[in-house]
Amino acid sequence: MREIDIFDTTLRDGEQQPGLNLNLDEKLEIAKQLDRLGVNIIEAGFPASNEGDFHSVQKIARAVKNSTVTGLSRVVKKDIDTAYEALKDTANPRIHIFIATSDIHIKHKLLMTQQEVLDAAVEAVRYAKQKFPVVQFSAEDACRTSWDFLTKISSEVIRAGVDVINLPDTVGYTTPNEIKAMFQHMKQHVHDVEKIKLSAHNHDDLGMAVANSLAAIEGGADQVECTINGIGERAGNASLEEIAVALQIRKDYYAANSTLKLNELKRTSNLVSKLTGTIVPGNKAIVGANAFAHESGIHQDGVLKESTTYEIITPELVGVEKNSLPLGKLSGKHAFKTKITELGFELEEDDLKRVFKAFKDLAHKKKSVTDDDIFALLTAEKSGSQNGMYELKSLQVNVATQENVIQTATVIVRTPDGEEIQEAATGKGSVEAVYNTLSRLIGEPIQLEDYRIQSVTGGEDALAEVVVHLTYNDESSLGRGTAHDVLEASAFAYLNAVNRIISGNPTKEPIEELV
Ligand SMILES: CC(=O)SCCNC(=O)CCNC(=O)[C@H](O)C(C)(C)COP(=O)(O)OP(=O)(O)OC[C@H]1O[C@@H](n2cnc3c(N)ncnc32)[C@H](O)[C@@H]1OP(=O)(O)O
Ligand SMILES: CC(C)C(=O)C(=O)O
Ligand SMILES: [Mg+2]
Repeated sequence: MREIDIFDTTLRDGEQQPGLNLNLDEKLEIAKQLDRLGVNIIEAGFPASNEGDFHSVQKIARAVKNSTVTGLSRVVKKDIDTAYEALKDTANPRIHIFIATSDIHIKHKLLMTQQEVLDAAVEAVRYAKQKFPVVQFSAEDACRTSWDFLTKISSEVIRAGVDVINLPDTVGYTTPNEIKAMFQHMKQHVHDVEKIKLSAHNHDDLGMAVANSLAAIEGGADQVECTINGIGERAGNASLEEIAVALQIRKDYYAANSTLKLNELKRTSNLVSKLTGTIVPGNKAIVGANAFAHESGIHQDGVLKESTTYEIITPELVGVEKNSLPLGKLSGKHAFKTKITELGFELEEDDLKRVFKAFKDLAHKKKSVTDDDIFALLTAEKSGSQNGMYELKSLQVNVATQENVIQTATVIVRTPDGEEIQEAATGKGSVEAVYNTLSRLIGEPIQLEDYRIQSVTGGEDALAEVVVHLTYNDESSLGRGTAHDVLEASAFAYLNAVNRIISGNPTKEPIEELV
């Protein structure tokens, strides 16, 4: 099994993400976490680029215990000297020197010739080697560089003493087959290539950064450069967590692995997301909120029976506590039953069917059904609002917003005799209109003593829970109703209280205990 070095560049290339700006303390916090994660190399910044980078690289170099710390440098003596000042206090310093090698960059950006680029690279490596035990050279835009020139410059910098050669896909242009072939070519044709390590550094412009990194490993790369959550310039860099977990899960295929503590991945991702203000999409592999969530019934059933049916990665492997089976409109009875058992309820088969139907109705109206929603449905079921002698069949309310305009409610209920009756009444407010109509339908004086409402969960699609206290036939009771709609919940609560009295089972707890 080959051991692949993980070179993290979250603090250098990651920080090149437009709009991203980490302060010194934040960089230090991330560096310590990267050290804990066990990355082999931390690229802490570009010391010559500005004073802030110099100080943060220096501080990180002094603080980090296990990882190698490196800093970026152009093929310029001043850059190399500055990098040395920043890195000299770390146990195992490395300098990372780069210059572009593609014709496009040489001609249009550097305004140099190939020979000048070659000479500058060799001279810089030679100079750096006098100061640093490990020198890495990057041929920027390697994947758009002719293989002949890439082979030539690589052989020359090896002769000058380089230890690691990085072949970046700077603009995210290459494909897995191409990059694999490029690494194989370099392994075969670069002089003394066996004395050094080859590295891959891929960008995600065409969404292939991770696939290209893995293909480079297949082609012979010994090191991959990547960032946490894939942050970085433009579309970002290859995502560290995706590469590391792909190697672990498919080590049978790659015959290679990293030495990272994978169970630190989730924490590292959270920290970088928080400190950089870059939100991780829910569907992001490994660290997205949905990476271990199963919502559709067939998947939930499979996972409940045997998690490997739909999970190739255990959540614990990457530091996620456990998988989740969120309930939604596509969920099935197996997962629903598991959830209600978790919530401490036991239901007979008939009751289960009825509550499951109520849950499905709710799930079609609400984006996500939370544990609190399920609890509310179950406690509504227990409180008998659906089993009562009066049952709400339909409710329609005309609401007007102008002052002095009364509201009208039209209600159909099924009576204890099984008859469906309809009535309409008005009120100063819509709840009062509903209650006046219900009172007429039931046909007895009913006194509303108290009315409370709260939302079960947050958000605009939250369930409403209404608790009422009313007196009917000289008996008083509390009643509770839960529904997506406030007026429907109000009607349920009212009928629930009446039903409790009719069935000789009034509830007299203080209303606060029910709210
Ligand atoms: C692929 C990558 O990610 S490379 C790293 C990119 N990161 C950054 O650029 C962030 C930090 N950069 C900076 O702070 C600044 O660009 C600095 C301090 C490095 C340079 O700033 P300035 O002197 O103002 O130059 P500016 O950025 O406008 O232009 C870059 C210059 O460096 C030259 N250059 C580019 N790469 C290299 C290199 N590897 N070695 C030597 N010179 C280089 C360019 O040709 C240009 O030279 P010119 O001024 O003679 O035309
Ligand atoms: C400096 C180099 C390694 C780089 O970031 C790139 O080419 O993308
Ligand atoms: Mg880059």
